[in-house]
Amino acid sequence: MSGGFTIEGVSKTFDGSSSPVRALDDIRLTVEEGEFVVLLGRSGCGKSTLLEIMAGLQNPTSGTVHLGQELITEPNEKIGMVFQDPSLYPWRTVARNVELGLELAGVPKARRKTVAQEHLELVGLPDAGPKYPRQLSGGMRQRVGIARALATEPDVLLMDEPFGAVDHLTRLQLQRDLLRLWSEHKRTVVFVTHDVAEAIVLADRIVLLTPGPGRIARTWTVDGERPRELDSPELMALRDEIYSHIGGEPAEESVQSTVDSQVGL
Ligand SMILES: Nc1ncnc2c1ncn2[C@@H]1O[C@H](COP(=O)(O)OP(=O)(O)OP(=O)(O)O)[C@@H](O)[C@H]1O
Repeated sequence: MSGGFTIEGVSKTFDGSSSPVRALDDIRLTVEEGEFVVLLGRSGCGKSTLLEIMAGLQNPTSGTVHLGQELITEPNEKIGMVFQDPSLYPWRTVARNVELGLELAGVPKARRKTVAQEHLELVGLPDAGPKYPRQLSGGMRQRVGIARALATEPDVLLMDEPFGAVDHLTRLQLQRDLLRLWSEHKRTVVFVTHDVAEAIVLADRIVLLTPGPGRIARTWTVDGERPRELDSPELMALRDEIYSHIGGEPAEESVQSTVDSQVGL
């Protein structure tokens, strides 16, 4: 295994159309190997920017990211990425979409097929291989995106609002599935969401970012076995505390998802 992340003094300023945008300011964070960390915050607080810097897809204006001893400045095979839109190639079968990273890594065809099938089984889609993406539901496509990211066996999975575009019941199912995969394989996961309930259900540790410029406002360690009961007194108190730090009223969809999650879990 490659060790955890060490993020030291990471700042990022974009050239905005009228004035510079300070997306991140002096982010300092360590993520332990095997830890499940959720980056939580409202739109525009720099969550995606931070995740992309951790993935080596963007470089910081200043500061450094290390995975173990390795300085991250470009994409790395030890790091897998899952986005909100899985961006599957419509002309390739599901299996051949999952094989993509293996192809780039030069893995022979027979081995690619075996590994793709194993990973489709892992995400609960054993029969999807010969199908095309258009034949799958949004939730199934997102599972394929996860299978594709896991197929190259990265040590770390970086996930940017991966369940943001699926319906609510599917989202709850995908959360449960992700926790199962994580507990079986114990990869390091850094997961971006703006949904407080999702953060509480998933995280070992929640890192709250606030905007203007993006900074770490607070972190919380979440105790308790999974699956978690969101209506337990401890987790209700944590939810209220997080909202008090986010400031203002919870966004409509967050309230709804919290309620749904309480019902669903
Ligand atoms: N390429 C870019 N050029 C200019 N500004 C950018 C660029 N990418 C991000 N920003 C700005 O940086 C800030 C942080 O953006 P980022 O997408 O990281 O936030 P976020 O918390 O992930 O938001 P969301 O939840 O809406 O995806 C925002 O003000 C955004 O407009």
